[in-house]
Amino acid sequence: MPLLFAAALAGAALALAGGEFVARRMSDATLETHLTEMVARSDEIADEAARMLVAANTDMAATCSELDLALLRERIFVSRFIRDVGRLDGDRILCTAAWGQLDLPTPLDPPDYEAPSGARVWTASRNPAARRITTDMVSLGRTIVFISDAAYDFMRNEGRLVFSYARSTGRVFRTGDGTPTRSLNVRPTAGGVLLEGRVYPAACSRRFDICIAVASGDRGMLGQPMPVVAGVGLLGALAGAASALAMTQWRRPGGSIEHDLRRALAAGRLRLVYQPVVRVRDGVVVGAEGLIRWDRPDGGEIPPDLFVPVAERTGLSGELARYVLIRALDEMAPHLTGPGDFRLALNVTTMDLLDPDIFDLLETETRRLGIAPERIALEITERSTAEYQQLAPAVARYRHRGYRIHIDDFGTGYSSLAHLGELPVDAIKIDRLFTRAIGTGAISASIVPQIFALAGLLGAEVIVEGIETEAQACHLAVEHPDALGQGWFFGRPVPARDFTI
Ligand SMILES: Nc1nc2c(ncn2[C@@H]2O[C@@H]3COP(=O)(O)O[C@H]4[C@@H](O)[C@H](n5cnc6c(=O)[nH]c(N)nc65)O[C@@H]4COP(=O)(O)O[C@H]3[C@H]2O)c(=O)[nH]1
Repeated sequence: MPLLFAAALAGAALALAGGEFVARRMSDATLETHLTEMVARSDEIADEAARMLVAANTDMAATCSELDLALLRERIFVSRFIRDVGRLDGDRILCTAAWGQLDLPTPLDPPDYEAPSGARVWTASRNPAARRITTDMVSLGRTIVFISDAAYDFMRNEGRLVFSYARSTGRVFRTGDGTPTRSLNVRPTAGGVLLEGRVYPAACSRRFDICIAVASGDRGMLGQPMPVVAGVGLLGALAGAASALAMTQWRRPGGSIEHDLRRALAAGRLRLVYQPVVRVRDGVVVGAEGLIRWDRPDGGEIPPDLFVPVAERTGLSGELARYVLIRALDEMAPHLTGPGDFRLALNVTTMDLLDPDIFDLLETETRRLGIAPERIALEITERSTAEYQQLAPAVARYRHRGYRIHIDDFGTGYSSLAHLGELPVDAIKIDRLFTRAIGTGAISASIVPQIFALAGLLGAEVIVEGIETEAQACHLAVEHPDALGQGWFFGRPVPARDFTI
């Protein structure tokens, strides 16, 4: 209890001190420039959405026909901020470029905001066609666009509150820290806008009904209205107490996923499974991807999507990567040293790739086992390539030694195309989001062939992920005979002992 109390006090003090520091950080002049820059960025996003809506509304192809979907795919392929575009029948989504024709028209919730132009806006909503993705959506007429969540990174990395709102209604659209905005409204006042008793300097777009406001430093945190100071202090106290609780929990055996993961790694309880990678035209197995598995004592599995991010957050990523490297190379050595050029792909995080110890370990292990570096591929997600300047030297070092670098989940990030040329890679893996759309639209004119064309220019192979049906496999075999593929249709991930070539 005393620990909790002390942590809460320390948290409150830290939050207030931090608030004071951040609040005083910027002078009015820099603040104004900064606001103008943020408005310009928000304009770019709105502009791209508006242009895409207007252009897509004038497409002549029948709604959701093959040609229509193909044209929509071309549009998202060249856009910076739009992740997907779809067709509506009233309040229901019929099809989208990424998902093709939906099995059932998907209803939309009532919009958060309707612009005078007739555009309707949904902020930070679950994408109705792919609920794991959070997105802003804007519709006009029969078209709806889905904005990449990463487009708003500029509001997030501020260290102080930034939010956007509609000039006409004062309705808050989005906050940089993810605070729910449903009931937030601002009122114009001298020096900016008033939100919950506090004045925020703001700047508005000249073209769209959008303004951006940001917490300024002019009055300092302790000069703010009492409820705000008390709120920040209370939040800090809660955060302090929560951290103390979390630390207690962490120390309690079996108390946290991080603790359990650490123990499972130390005890060698994680295992690997291998999914075949095949040449699509004849189904010949050319390699495998190693995927980590963590079994629960009750027989279930903890999905890697859950514990890999925990490993990354808690500094266990390197340990996990070392574990995977040692075990996977050892288990697959018979295939990797045999005739032919069977290859093994392993997932690594950006941190792992930048860690020289991982490089050294890979060198030691491949030498020990007699595996040629060309047989090993490291896969990094497309999203991480946004840090390409930092990654480039490490990627070059691996490739120079002969190891292969693959870009995973291609199509789900947002920096992709611009940076690909600057980060040479050996293969691009098309995310299964796009594979699902294969055969549902006019694929000959869609995004998939364009990725192939781009890969051809860059001299990279293409691996298509998530092939589940014969139709998808046949389509690829005909259209892209050199493609490599991976998916349940060709084979589920299995332990090394059950893996056959
Ligand atoms: N619906 C569908 N899914 C298919 C199909 N074929 C394969 N999959 C699944 O798709 C995922 C492909 O791996 P990923 O994109 O690298 O995505 C991986 C990867 O990002 C991460 N991960 C897995 N193993 C490791 C690892 O050893 N280290 C690191 N850092 N991350 C890993 O966790 C993610 C999820 O892994 P898994 O759950 O094993 O999920 C795997 C695989 O089981 C298909 O036809 N249909």
